[in-house]
Amino acid sequence: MVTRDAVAVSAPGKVLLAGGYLVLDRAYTGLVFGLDARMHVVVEPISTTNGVVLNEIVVNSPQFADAVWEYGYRLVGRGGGMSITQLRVDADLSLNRNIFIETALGYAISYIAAVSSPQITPASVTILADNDYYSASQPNDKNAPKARFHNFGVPISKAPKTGLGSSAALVTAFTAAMLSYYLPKDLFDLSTEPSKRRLHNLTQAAHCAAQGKVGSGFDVASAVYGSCLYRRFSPNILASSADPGSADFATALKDLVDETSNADGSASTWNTEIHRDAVKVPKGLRLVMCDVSCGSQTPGMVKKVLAWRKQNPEEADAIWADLHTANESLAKEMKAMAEAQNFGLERLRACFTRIREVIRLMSEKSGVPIEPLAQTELLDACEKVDGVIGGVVPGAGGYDAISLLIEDKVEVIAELGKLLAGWRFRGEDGKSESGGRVTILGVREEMEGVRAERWADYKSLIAT
Ligand SMILES: Nc1ncnc2c1ncn2[C@@H]1O[C@H](COP(=O)(O)OP(=O)(O)O)[C@@H](O)[C@H]1O
Ligand SMILES: C[C@@](O)(CCOP(=O)(O)OP(=O)(O)O)CC(=O)O
Repeated sequence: MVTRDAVAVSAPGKVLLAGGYLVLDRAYTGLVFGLDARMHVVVEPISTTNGVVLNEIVVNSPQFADAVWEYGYRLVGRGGGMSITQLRVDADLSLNRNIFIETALGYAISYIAAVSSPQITPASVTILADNDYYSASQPNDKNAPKARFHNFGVPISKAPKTGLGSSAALVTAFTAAMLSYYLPKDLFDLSTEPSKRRLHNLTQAAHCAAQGKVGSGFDVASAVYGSCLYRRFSPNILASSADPGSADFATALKDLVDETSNADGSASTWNTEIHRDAVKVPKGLRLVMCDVSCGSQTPGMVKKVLAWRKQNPEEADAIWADLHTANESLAKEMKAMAEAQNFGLERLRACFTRIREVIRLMSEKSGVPIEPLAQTELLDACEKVDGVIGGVVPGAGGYDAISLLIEDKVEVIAELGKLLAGWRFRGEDGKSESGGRVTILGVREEMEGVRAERWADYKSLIAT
């Protein structure tokens, strides 16, 4: 049997600092930063007893309870690719599915089989998530040493997320690890741009299928490419949605990912734009993320905002145009400052002020709490702290996190810590009892996207 070398890959989390909602429309861009909270995926061969070959891929996320998923796979005819079946440990137990892993696996091995027909040998996959993806990730005892990968001891669904894009980083690192493990280097090499592009296309397709919706894809884009100014792909690229194993699935997937022509002669060229050079952080500054453990989440914000925009096109277009100008000014100002090494912080401050003004107008007009009053109070208080340049509600906004651009000094973090230690966040009903605490996450911007890691660095962390 073919023997393969173990591989390890990591991909960063994200924050959409500017461009929430707008980035759903190709006419606008999003300013997205990768974050240094990464998802790590390690793939190793399963040692089988002599002669016994199990067609099995076992995925394990050892920081969580009940987080082992075993899959059988088989190649199906008619271009269907690899059909995968989750194996039950016990026929009476209900399946504990992980849709993101299941979908990423089906897409990755179907694509692998379509491009090179290698033998898909049994493998063991381990997922390790940097602690900041989940709230309350540190041991209660402040003096206790922090584990590199904290053991949460609960199922993933019970670990509150901090919103750093765990699924996009996971699907990206998982897909990259699978392609690196099974494909020869001349067909897939993570350090090259053509391979990154194929990884991006395949991951967007798998992530959208797992989510059951086509979002803007900024999270997958930053997991692959790192911080960038992002213009989305046309959503119709992912319009057809077949399942792995169904007729022609793998043939169509290969055409989609490799951008070769389809059976009907049409080519599916991805029109995603990734401008890495447009994003820079001036020396001496950094991003900070604060997690609002509020509990309340306003569902359907995207739907509501888009419905309002559809009904009020003129008013919305004016707001979208103003916000776009403000967002692009922030990106330009940061880049200009980074390149000139010039610290005209007032201009940067003005960019944040303008973005927030237009977001509040968008909130008021659409009736959707994108920057709700409780976040306005929090951001205003943070912006008064010496060394804080400005802040925003990132992504879709709401009662979630806030992002701040600050001077990269311990004193500034300490002052923010003091402010937030006593802060009681008011919940959606305006009462502090329904709100929660605000904590500074230990993450900052990360320019680099997906990357190959040294397997040896994880070896001792993985139980065999
Ligand atoms: N450490 C992990 N191990 C395995 N699966 C994970 C892990 N973290 C996240 N996931 C998968 O991603 C899903 C969360 O995705 P989603 O709700 O889109 O949140 P996010 O906004 O963080 O991406 C989980 O239900 C699980 O399927
Ligand atoms: C509204 C959006 O433009 C941005 C949402 O950004 P968030 O960072 O809030 O997203 P989630 O991680 O999915 O919760 C939707 C999109 O671009 O897909």
